[in-house]
Amino acid sequence: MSSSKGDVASKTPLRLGVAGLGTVGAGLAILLRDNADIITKRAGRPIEITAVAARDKTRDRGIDLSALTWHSNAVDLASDPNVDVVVELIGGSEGTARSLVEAALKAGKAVVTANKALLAVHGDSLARLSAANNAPLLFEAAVAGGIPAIKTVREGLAADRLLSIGGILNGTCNYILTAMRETGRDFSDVLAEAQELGYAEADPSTDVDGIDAAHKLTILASLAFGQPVEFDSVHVEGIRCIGALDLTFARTLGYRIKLLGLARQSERGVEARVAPCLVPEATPIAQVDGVFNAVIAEGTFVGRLMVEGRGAGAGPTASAVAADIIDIARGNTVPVWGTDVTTLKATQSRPASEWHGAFYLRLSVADRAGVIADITAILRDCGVSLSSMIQHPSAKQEQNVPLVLVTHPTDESAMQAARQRIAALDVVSAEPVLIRIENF
Ligand SMILES: NC(=O)C1=CN([C@@H]2O[C@H](COP(=O)(O)OP(=O)(O)OC[C@H]3O[C@@H](n4cnc5c(N)ncnc54)[C@H](O)[C@@H]3O)[C@@H](O)[C@H]2O)C=CC1
Ligand SMILES: N[C@@H](CC=O)C(=O)O
Ligand code: NA
Repeated sequence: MSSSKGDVASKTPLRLGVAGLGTVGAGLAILLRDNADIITKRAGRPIEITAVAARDKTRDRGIDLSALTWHSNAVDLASDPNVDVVVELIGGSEGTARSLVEAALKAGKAVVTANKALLAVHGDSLARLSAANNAPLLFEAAVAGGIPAIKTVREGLAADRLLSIGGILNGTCNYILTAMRETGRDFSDVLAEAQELGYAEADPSTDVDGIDAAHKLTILASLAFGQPVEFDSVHVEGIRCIGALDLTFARTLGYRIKLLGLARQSERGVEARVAPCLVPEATPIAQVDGVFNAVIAEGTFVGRLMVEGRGAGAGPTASAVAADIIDIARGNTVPVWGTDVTTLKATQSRPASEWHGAFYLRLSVADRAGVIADITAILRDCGVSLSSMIQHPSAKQEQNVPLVLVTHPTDESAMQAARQRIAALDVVSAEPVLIRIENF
């Protein structure tokens, strides 16, 4: 006989200890309250927060949590006898977040976290700790916020051999690039708005310098290729170099600019890279705007697939955290990287300099005779073939004009050599902006 709603509601609750009551922590408390009926039904028992650790007890979080047990040291949640599951929502790869997660796993408690930095940097040792103590470690919210990205790769694609994984992995950067393109607003102005909306990390340079996307790519690649990928092996570029001019030129050329994370596997190892890219305007990934993320995977049997949704913010992220908690209540857990830890071995990484593709190069050059000849001579010497060129005298700044070159597919090493020699010309007045073109 199936249980009625009344039966499950009277079962022993699964008790949570939540560390960090910021955007995601407060969002989780509100979601657990507002959706308590469906969550209880789906989890088969009530889920309730019994203890918390946060810095400010008096802050208005949109929900009254004053009656709960408050720990001044978050690590104490790991030994609190009234806590079954530790939920870590502080952030950062070191300090309290790491100590708490390690202490909870050692105590045999299940852990749910949204912390991509922690998983990207210490994923291997945490997987071993989780296995040794038979304590599940779930982290759906760590990649692409509300998109079930981890589940898609680890469970949905468990049977396939994945060749590549990646996508738009940072909501803050996508929000900034979209707003700059649509409204012409300033970078710093839009970043402040993303911070207010709760999208950005505590230190937003983690977002705009590509590090957060690299954390997420490391996690996705580790899941996709079944072994932990070294975070330090990921090539990382952020979006600070992208100016309003690039967004305009990209549009003229039929592209949009997106911060992409991409990891590919070959016999020679895994190549993982985060960088702004031009993507053709008509492709699905070019249409993913604002705070939305998209994860793209390609497997030998499944082919290519893309999942899209909100990548940041209280609601979407809390939804992913709560889904992990329901999985724990259901007893539905899997090893951290989807395979037994005894099968894990270090991944060989391939340098990003082996990339091959087309490039966009924006220069600021003196408006005088012979400049283009000097530049094209360097490209010829480096074996880089030009596909098109745009010069915009109307965008003239003092004595300089922007000049955009688009190349045919070429080796990254050849393009980087050309860029360096062009940058050294005295007619080139600012650091060239070099953006890869990805054809999805
Ligand atoms: N905000 C978002 O959209 C998303 C965030 N995440 C991740 O979720 C985690 C939390 O992020 P947010 O809620 O946005 O950050 P937040 O900065 O809004 O909240 C973190 C909270 O932890 C508190 N805290 C710091 N040190 C503490 C300590 N030692 N003990 C107790 N509390 C402490 C802070 O006072 C703050 O209220 C991070 O790992 C972040 O990367 C993941 C996906 C999306
Ligand atoms: N700062 C992150 C939050 C979610 O992971 C982002 O902007 O994507
Ligand atoms: Na997710």
